[in-house]
Amino acid sequence: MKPQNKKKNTWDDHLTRKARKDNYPARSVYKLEEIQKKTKIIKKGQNILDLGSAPGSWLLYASEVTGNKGRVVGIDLKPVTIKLPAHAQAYTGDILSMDTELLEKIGKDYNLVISDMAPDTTGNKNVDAARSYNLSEAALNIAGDLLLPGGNFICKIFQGSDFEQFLLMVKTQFSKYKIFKPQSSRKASKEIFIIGLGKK
Ligand SMILES: C[S@@+](CC[C@H](N)C(=O)[O-])C[C@H]1O[C@@H](n2cnc3c(N)ncnc32)[C@H](O)[C@@H]1O
Repeated sequence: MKPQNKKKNTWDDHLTRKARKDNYPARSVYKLEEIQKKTKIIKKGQNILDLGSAPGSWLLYASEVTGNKGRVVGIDLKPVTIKLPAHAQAYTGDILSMDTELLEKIGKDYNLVISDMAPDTTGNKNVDAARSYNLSEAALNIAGDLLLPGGNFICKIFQGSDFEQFLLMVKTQFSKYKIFKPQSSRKASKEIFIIGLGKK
């Protein structure tokens, strides 16, 4: 094994072990925690929609920050099997083709929409970035429909040729935006987080 890989794996293992110790099902929780520490975007009592929520670490973390006066709703192709507090619900569904029944269950008037959605990766950077762009665009459309005016948006995207186009769309819908690369992202990963603040 090359020394660089060994270093990367040690860091990954550390975060995976830490997640297990902290009772989260995935290390991705530390990305949202970093965003939260920097921006304080999640507030007590908020309604939050979490797109691509399985295995459930963002859902659990967000529901801890909102407390039980808030409501946190997750959607994913896969079921979330961890135990969630009563004010958090997870639904199974495809963001790219949500039916009326699912839309009725999730409701509207959200303060924050968060998306950590990721496509199945192929190893081809262009294909993976294009699939990630499709998911991010769908997340932005959902945010446009379901956020309250002034609401906020956090969205993961793999940087590719459509990245600037996505930024432009976020700028159109939100008063301000930030770009964030968490320390806890795998260094080789093309993922980056766009934060839209203040839905117009
Ligand atoms: C990185 S994981 C999310 C991890 C989650 N934030 C957590 O902390 O536990 C990405 C998720 O996006 C979901 N996903 C991908 N495409 C989707 C789609 N079209 N609709 C719903 N979920 C999707 C995948 O099933 C996967 O569970």
